[in-house]
Amino acid sequence: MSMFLNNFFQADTAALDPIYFSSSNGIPSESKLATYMVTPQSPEFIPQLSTSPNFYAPYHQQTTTVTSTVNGKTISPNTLLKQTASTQQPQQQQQQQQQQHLNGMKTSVNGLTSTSNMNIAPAAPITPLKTNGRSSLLSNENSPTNQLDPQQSQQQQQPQQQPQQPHDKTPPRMTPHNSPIPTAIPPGVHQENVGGTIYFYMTANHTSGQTSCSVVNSETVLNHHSSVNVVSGAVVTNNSTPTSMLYGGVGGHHVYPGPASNVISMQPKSQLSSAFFMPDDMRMEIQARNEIANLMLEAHDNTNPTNPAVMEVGNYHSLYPLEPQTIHPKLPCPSSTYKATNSTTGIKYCLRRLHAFRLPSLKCMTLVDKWKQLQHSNVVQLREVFTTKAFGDNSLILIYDYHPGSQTLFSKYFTPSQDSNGYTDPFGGEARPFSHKSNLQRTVNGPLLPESTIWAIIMQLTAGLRAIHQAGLACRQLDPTKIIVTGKRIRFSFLGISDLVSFDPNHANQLAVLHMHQQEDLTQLGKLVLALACRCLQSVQRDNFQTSIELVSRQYSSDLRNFILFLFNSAQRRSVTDLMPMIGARFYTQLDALQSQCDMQEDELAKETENGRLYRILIKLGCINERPDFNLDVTWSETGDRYMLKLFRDYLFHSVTEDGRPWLDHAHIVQCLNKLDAGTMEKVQLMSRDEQSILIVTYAELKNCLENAFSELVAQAPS
Ligand SMILES: Nc1ncnc2c1ncn2[C@@H]1O[C@H](COP(=O)(O)OP(=O)(O)OP(=O)(O)O)[C@@H](O)[C@H]1O
Repeated sequence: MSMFLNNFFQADTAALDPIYFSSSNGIPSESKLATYMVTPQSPEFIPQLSTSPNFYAPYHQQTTTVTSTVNGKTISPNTLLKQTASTQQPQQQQQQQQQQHLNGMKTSVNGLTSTSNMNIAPAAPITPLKTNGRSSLLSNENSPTNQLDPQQSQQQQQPQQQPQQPHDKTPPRMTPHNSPIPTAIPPGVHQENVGGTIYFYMTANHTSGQTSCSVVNSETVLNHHSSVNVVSGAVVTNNSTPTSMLYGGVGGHHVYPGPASNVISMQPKSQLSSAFFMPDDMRMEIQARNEIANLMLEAHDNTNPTNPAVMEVGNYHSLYPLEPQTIHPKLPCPSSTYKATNSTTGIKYCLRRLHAFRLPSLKCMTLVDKWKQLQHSNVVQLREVFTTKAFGDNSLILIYDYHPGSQTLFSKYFTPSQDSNGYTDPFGGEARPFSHKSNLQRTVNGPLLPESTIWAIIMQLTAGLRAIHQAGLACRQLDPTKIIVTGKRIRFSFLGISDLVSFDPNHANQLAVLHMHQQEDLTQLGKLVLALACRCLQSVQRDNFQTSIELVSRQYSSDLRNFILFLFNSAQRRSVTDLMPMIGARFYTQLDALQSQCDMQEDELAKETENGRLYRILIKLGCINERPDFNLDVTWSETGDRYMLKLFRDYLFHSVTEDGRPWLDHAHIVQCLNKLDAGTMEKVQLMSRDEQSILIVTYAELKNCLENAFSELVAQAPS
């Protein structure tokens, strides 16, 4: 993570580097969207030496290795710069071969005009790294101080020309550890503080007629990109000439900035992986739900038309039973529940079948329409109702939203846990084990629930019930087998079924019936809360009622007791809105918990957004790299623009340490992919596998290659 941050900061400081300043024509001096093929005979690839001893040491060693491999002798960078044309002659052939590889690239510049380039724009700092056992060079950002002060730079270079220790095994670094914060304003840069926000402007003689500034809150970044840059609402003046894109500026938009301070305390112990991925428990929960949602029956018997795995029910297929067939006491017919997939959209739904059931009257379809329109986070939405003969009878099918991994309130709180075999754990609950209080707090279904849990359920149930009643409907089946729990969410499920099975078209006053049902809902809610508080369904029976209320008085607050008593008082007319004041300030606690959860999930989403974006780039690279042939061209993925991508892929994934061990650094991969995606003007040095050539390319050029090559594939792909 610290590496990640270091790199990130250094990317910002690089923004002050004159290497990125435009030349007078508005194009970065070393880019002009050209690809520089630099062979050992064209020594322009030699970068300005870094001033960091740690940084320099391996670089120098590595540079020497590269040059000596080719020329058979050790040549200092200066010597290499002075190489004459005569030394280039014998190697022309090699160069031509390489040129064939690069066939199709936009420009290959050998013997580039480079003395001046070197002065104006010292190549990006380079640390050595090997690719596939061969040496390669990694580009990095120089510290601004180094590059902006030539004198200082020269002085600091002196010690670097000391001979390299032969056994120096300094591990390769992605970036030099320079100070991440620029300590001096570069010459030619004007600084202005407006209301606490610092703006940097290029003065006339440095901008060559261009002005550009950007401000990234407290982090100030000189930015010379023409079209983007609004960070945190900061004022940005863009200039019209495209110059360079800086990682700190443009690329910075793409980088997950780390967790927000308000969510750090909510996250589990921070691990390195948490910088890139969601917490384990969250991932496992999502994966478990996905796994459940993807469950399929094996279609052993394809010929059996009633085999749910192969049958089609209306527009739904791949039925998967969610429970064994049951006969619900309140329903006049057996019913079964399946997960089913919509044939048109592929979306999964919960399919409820009422066996051999005929609609009493088509008038009840008005109620169905009302239910279909009811949308609430504590209600499982009804989507569709139809009849079918697919099961060999006249079944009524109700299609609801599917919430994978749900269980009913009944199975969660009112059944002995499977492993307990009826034995109640004396250590369960809040009281001291085996104490008198503990005995009182235990039930056959587990320990009594904490009061906060009961209120959390109450708030969700009352929220759903309020929506139902306000829609002019009544729940009519407020029992724990018809309420589902998904994670912490409570939802009313299978709504509307009672309306259909007990619909009486001849009833004169439907409104009075509705009011009666709504009152009944409130009584049922009281019973459910009492049962939850006692963790026992029998507690609501008339004979047990008094004992149950006493238990509630002993174990819970008077608020909860009064809430239950209010709902049981059927003598008075009650309304669901009366319940809100009884919940009181607990509502705020619940709201706070929910909002905190949202904050955390949003932060995880921010991470995953970046992962998704990087994944898409990897897909593009993967489709291009090593492609056996394209348009009958077997060398397609090895030539032209694609050759650069191949070398970039090596640089990205196959780097090795000096002693040949794989160098695996997640931050390196993420950072490089981000730069590629942003198309920054930072340079990267790629080495051919035969170590004979080095390409200096900008990420912008690589991005261009990637887009072009991928577009070629897309153009030829069947639509
Ligand atoms: N919308 C839904 N999405 C996902 N699962 C659901 C949904 N509705 C119900 N379930 C699950 O389906 C299973 C079966 O529900 P169902 O109500 O049929 O069970 P039941 O207790 O056997 O009731 P009944 O006696 O009425 O059949 C339960 O585990 C429940 O959690």
